[in-house]
Amino acid sequence: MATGTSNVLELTPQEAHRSADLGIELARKYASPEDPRLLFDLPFLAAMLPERTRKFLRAFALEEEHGHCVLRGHRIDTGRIGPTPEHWRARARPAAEFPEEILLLLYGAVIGEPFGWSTQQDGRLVHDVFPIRKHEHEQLGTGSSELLTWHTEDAFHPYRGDYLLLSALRNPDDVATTIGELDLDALAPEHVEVLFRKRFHIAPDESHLPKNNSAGDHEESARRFATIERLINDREPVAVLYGSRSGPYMRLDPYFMETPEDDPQARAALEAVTGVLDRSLGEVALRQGDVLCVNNHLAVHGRVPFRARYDGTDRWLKRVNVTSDLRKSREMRALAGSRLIG
Ligand SMILES: NC(=[NH2+])NCCC[C@H](N)C(=O)O
Ligand SMILES: O=C(O)CCC(=O)C(=O)O
Ligand SMILES: [Fe+2]
Repeated sequence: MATGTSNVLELTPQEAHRSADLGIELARKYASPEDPRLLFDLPFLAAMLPERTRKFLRAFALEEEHGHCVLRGHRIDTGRIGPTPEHWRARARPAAEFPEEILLLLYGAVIGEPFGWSTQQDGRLVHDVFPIRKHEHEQLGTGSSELLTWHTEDAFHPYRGDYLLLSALRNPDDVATTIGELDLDALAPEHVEVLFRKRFHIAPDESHLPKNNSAGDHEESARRFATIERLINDREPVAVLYGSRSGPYMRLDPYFMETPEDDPQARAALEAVTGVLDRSLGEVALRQGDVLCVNNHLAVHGRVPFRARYDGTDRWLKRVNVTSDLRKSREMRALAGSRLIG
């Protein structure tokens, strides 16, 4: 991808067919998205993706010219995937949409390593994002009636993903995902200076709380959530901007952020960067068959409010977190080969 290249790749009908067939073929050979054989084989299997797809994703990851990109035109077999479920819990697995989940994992393997959280959706590697009735008013991907305020995915966590993949299985009302990227020139230098310092607190969002996961083994789940609780209680202040001074990375989720009472500069800087991102915020309404890839350092994202249907025709996305480096989270993974943090 040379400089100035578009961040949208429209699959040709042939590419779309090949990708869909690959997903279906692989879904027969593996047991689930967490099948250790599948995870081992991912990079070899990803080599079977259309060449343009692989090159587009790899350029997106390596060149960092864009904060997000979209691969458009995947074939979704609406009949096969069936109605949008009411909840991710207690569904038969592998699910009917296992081929689409595999495709998303393959994309993850082109740009890094897919991983999950033991504290999110019961440790699944591919998350469901559809409206859940009980979450209607919550600040969760599974909410609906409230604006999902923009955020860095899992901003509170030192081992948050480098990329976020979202695949639209359906989106009949064109409900938009919001995306914001930083215009550094719009920030005063003194604010930039403060934002590069560790003077900000970010609390875990609710998606990691026990109430939003199944009650499993008591001791085991207590241990896992204790880690999250530690992150709430012994909060280490963090920097909002990091990396290059001329093109910084960002880490923020203002809804869950605080600045120390005795640090008005930090508060002013956070307000300034929040305002700059608010003004930059754009909308991307994923169409059925779109896959969105967000660079979790360069872009923040959220979702506009919408009215859920709860009749099996609701908006339905699949979500995968991707890291460039599994090793950095080793202290929080049970085994070297485990892809679950927490
Ligand atoms: N500002 C926010 N609402 N942050 C939380 C984002 C939602 C969270 N990532 C989820 O999985 O549901
Ligand atoms: O629904 C969307 O478009 C985005 C959801 C999201 O940000 C999330 O689940 O973390
Ligand atoms: Fe998100």
